Amino acid sequence: MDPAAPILEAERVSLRFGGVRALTDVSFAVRRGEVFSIIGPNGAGKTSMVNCISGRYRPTGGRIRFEGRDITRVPTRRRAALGIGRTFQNLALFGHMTVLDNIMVGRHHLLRSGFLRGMVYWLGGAQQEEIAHRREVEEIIDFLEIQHVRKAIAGQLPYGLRKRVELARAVALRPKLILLDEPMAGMNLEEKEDMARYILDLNEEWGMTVLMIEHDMGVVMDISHRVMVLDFGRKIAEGPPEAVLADEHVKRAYLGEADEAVSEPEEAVA
Ligand SMILES: Nc1ncnc2c1ncn2[C@@H]1O[C@H](COP(=O)(O)OP(=O)(O)OP(=O)(O)O)[C@@H](O)[C@H]1O
Repeated sequence: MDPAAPILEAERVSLRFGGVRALTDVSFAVRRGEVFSIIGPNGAGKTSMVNCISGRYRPTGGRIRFEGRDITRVPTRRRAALGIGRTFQNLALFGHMTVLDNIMVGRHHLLRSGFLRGMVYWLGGAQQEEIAHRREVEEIIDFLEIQHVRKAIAGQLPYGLRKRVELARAVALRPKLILLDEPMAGMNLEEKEDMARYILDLNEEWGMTVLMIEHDMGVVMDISHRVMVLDFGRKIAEGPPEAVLADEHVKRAYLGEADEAVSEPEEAVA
């Protein structure tokens, strides 16, 4: 495999929901080892793009390639097994389960032991596997500094910690590419700084390529190697963060959003 080849390529990806064009002919490539962010005003198509990559949505046009292989029609589960992990904009933890169990679920597909192997569990092999599996889960728990809540019920934790547990679950899959949908949303400054550090460590020390959607521009500027900007489902800019923010087209897209915010107050969230 050519190490310089992009890990992920989107080629003219389009997605429609009835009359709504969520994405129109979006092409980009993520290089192996980079932190690549997708930004853009609300409704620009960012989550739709990530959902097309994770397999949750099937594009109505275009192709997606992962490590050179066309995955456009590959089901979500297979994509996870190929090495694509994700977190969600709205937390998707099993609220009634412990932190530890949530992370174990993340590793489930990596366990070679199926049902039959489970029946002969005590004969040896699978037990060794389970021990190795647990060791790795503990490593992730240490890395994300959630030892103190490992036995806690996930749904009862404060929001910032739940976001960290969700990241742990995605990391447990040992993905080559991790998709993070607004990892900083709803966090205070200190929690954001911690999360930014975890993402950088995942990238630099654990070797994961990161594709992130994030609204916090400070974070995007700080930790992204490259940024792509979507507006009304189309790509309007791509490049290093400073160059993208200086782009007139991008400034207009964000100013338009600010104008709307002045004239249309945000709906109250229930
Ligand atoms: N499941 C769906 N059914 C119908 N329309 C959808 C669906 N998902 C997204 N859309 C529409 O597609 C467009 C892009 O939405 P998307 O959620 O991808 O934007 P976004 O950039 O992630 O927005 P935000 O920053 O607000 O999360 C919007 O017009 C949205 O209403």
